[in-house]
Amino acid sequence: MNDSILVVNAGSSSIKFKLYRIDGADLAPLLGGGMSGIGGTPLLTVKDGRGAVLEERRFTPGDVPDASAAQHHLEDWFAHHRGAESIVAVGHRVVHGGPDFAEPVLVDDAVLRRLESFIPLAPLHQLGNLDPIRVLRQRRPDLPQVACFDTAFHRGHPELSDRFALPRFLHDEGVRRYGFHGLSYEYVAGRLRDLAPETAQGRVVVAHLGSGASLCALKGGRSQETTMSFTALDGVPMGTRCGALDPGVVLHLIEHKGMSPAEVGHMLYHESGLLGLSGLSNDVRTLLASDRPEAAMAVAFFCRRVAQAAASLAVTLGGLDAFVFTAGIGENAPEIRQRIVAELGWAGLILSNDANRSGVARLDAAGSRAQIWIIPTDEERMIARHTLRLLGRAAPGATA
Ligand SMILES: Nc1ncnc2c1ncn2[C@@H]1O[C@H](COP(=O)(O)OP(=O)(O)O)[C@@H](O)[C@H]1O
Ligand SMILES: CC(=O)OP(=O)(O)O
Ligand SMILES: [Mg+2]
Repeated sequence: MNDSILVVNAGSSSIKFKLYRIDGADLAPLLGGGMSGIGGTPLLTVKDGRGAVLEERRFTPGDVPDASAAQHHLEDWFAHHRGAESIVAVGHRVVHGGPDFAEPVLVDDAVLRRLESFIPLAPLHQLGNLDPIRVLRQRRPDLPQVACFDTAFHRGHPELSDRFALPRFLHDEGVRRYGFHGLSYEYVAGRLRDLAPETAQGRVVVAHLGSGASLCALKGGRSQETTMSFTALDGVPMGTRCGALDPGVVLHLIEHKGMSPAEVGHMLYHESGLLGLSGLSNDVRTLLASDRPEAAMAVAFFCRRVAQAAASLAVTLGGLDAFVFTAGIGENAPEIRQRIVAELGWAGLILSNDANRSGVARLDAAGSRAQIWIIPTDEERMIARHTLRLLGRAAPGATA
């Protein structure tokens, strides 16, 4: 049986996993799935490499109160099924690597303690990311575990991109623009290098539009600036997160509306964004299907802010050679792509409406001043590659 790498992408309400067989210079997906509805209506799903369902099991909420419990159930599943004994390492997505971690790292006790200190910086993600690492250290102490960070890809930023206009001591204490979705941007930058090497050397803005959303400016494939900053709240509006906000609003809510910091945090992370704007849903599909004016306004707001962010990042890059859409909305919502590119029409971007609706990768029409692409992201594969590399095994080629 071939060796395999397990990739775990854990959040507060779901754990996704993917198992890859190490196949020479290739990583072949063997199994994928996870536990959704943690703390709500938990559902364990496992599919094979072709997407056929192997397991679908519901649990009661009490059985799966948190990510640790979910990881125990996944481990139990692996223990009873073929394949688990061949796992040689586990790679984890960890959202926050703070100022220290510019690369993936093998987890030991000291690393784990350091990563725990970043929980307040990413309350929606970090705790859930670390729980499965603890469970696996307990159940399989000899298995190497690698933490791959959403922040690491942005650690080479020029200083101008990493600062807030706040007193200097705060930057030194770690209050800086870290940036997120780095595993996604790293994967997309690599794909663009494969698909269009010359373009990848140029000035590229990638829009990662999923349940969390951000944009990143790449020059020569390296991150120069990104819209999320100290936390995953900043930048463009998201499903339920507000995006950039006048800090005076936060002061107002606390000082004049008597809200506690925890209540404000809950509002900004869970009740804002598309959900807050529309009063209807955090899901772009629902908003596009609705005839309510609030839904249309939320969509228009989202597209305007994404286009504004792209323009702002083009300033950092000194121009724009290519614009790339990725993640759930970016890959699957032609209407959103069309509206964002229309907002950038003044900069000479022209979308081919046929290409936009036909599932091809290259979307710009003749005469467009910049290329336009869809590049599906694959954070899990990026994590698997990093994990192999840290194991000292032959790293599969960039296209693996
Ligand atoms: N066909 C579609 N049209 C519009 N939006 C879509 C479509 N499919 C998925 N989405 C959006 O993608 C989002 C999820 O993106 P994804 O990148 O999978 O997020 P995550 O992995 O962070 O949960 C959902 O909020 C949903 O609104
Ligand atoms: C960092 C972040 O926002 O991640 P996600 O998009 O998975 O919520
Ligand atoms: Mg995501």
